[in-house]
Amino acid sequence: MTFTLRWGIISTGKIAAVFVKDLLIDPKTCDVHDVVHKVVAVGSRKVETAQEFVTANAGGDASIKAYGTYEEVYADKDVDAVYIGTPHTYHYTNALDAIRAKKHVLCEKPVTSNVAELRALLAAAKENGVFFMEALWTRFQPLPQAVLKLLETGELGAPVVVHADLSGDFDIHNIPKTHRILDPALGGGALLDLGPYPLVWAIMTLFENPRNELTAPSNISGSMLKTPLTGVDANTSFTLTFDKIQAQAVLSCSINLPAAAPGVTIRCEKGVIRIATPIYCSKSFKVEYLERGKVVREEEKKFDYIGHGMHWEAHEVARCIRDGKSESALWGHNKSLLEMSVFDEVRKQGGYVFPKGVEQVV
Ligand SMILES: NC(=O)C1=CN([C@@H]2O[C@H](COP(=O)(O)OP(=O)(O)OC[C@H]3O[C@@H](n4cnc5c(N)ncnc54)[C@H](OP(=O)(O)O)[C@@H]3O)[C@@H](O)[C@H]2O)C=CC1
Ligand SMILES: O=C1OC[C@@H](O)[C@H](O)[C@H]1O
Repeated sequence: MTFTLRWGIISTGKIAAVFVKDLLIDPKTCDVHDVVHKVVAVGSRKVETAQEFVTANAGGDASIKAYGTYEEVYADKDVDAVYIGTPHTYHYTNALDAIRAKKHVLCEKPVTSNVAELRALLAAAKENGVFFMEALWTRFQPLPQAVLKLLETGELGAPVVVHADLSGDFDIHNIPKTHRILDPALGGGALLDLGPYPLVWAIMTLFENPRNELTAPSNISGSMLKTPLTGVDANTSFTLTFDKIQAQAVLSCSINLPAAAPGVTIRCEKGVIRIATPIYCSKSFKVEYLERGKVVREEEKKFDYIGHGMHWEAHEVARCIRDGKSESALWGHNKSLLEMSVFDEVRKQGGYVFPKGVEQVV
């Protein structure tokens, strides 16, 4: 039996368009036969924008309802799950509204502005009996699964240091200060927008390492370089120390530089894995096998699929909802909580305070 998940889409921005296009790809192209997706409603702050979005991204499918408010999507009885693609600082309110309407929720990264907001959302999701997941799409793609499998074999020994960077040149001197990447009221800056990706690699390889037994990092250390343009962090570096497994992650993100290459380097006792950019949906990695510090063998693995790569997370959402789960085993609430706690701590050390009124729960 194939399970159909009926989606309502909140907002019509860049990533919502990518997500919808991925939803509409026939899952069979990725050898997925147990779930399919249907977009039934799109909500925007303007009905014309919602209609234009359906025309541009869903071939003008007349069965998709275009709404001029988000509330109409939450209230639509045909919608099972809501995808939230608004700027970071709106995630909490949008997700809470959807949850209170008893809709399952997939919410873009970073899931909230701070960990207190996330805790409140998780309590609401529990109270209303709905599934909730942060859209950390990288966790569900084939390449990270293969890297984790390789680490599990033990062939490379234990991971000791993980370096990961995600940067992007947003041309910050020439974009409006109200752009979401620069505006502190929208949670602008490198950490919240790009930081989830170096962090997800640290979480996958170290936090999830079976020997770590899901132990939180023993130390989090962060430093921020803020742009005088608006005061948000243009460059942030942060390290996580995992005492229990004697390993560290050295992470960075910037909004005024291209991404570092390779994007992720996983340095293990007996080898090194280098993940090609972009680290959020990488398509290849190289492995060097070492003996007494010397490279004795090298190999490269390549991956390909139709679509941008967001369909893997959508399949996970569909399966979890079909099976009556409240969270995903791969990117569960504990990992989003860890992520937001790390970001809170790095912002604290970096002196990045959101303008008054941005954080709905503190
Ligand atoms: N997973 C991924 O790869 C990516 C995830 N993201 C995440 O998705 C979110 C959105 O990013 P992106 O799509 O680039 O952003 P955009 O600015 O392109 O889109 C955001 C949309 O949110 C709605 N919106 C509601 N309130 C506001 C407001 N006050 N200001 C601006 N827009 C508002 C608008 O839709 P409408 O007018 O229809 O209401 C707008 O189009 C971010 O949290 C980001 O971190 C972003 C890029 C990639
Ligand atoms: O999630 C993201 O990944 C790609 C980036 O360009 C984007 O700004 C970010 O939100």
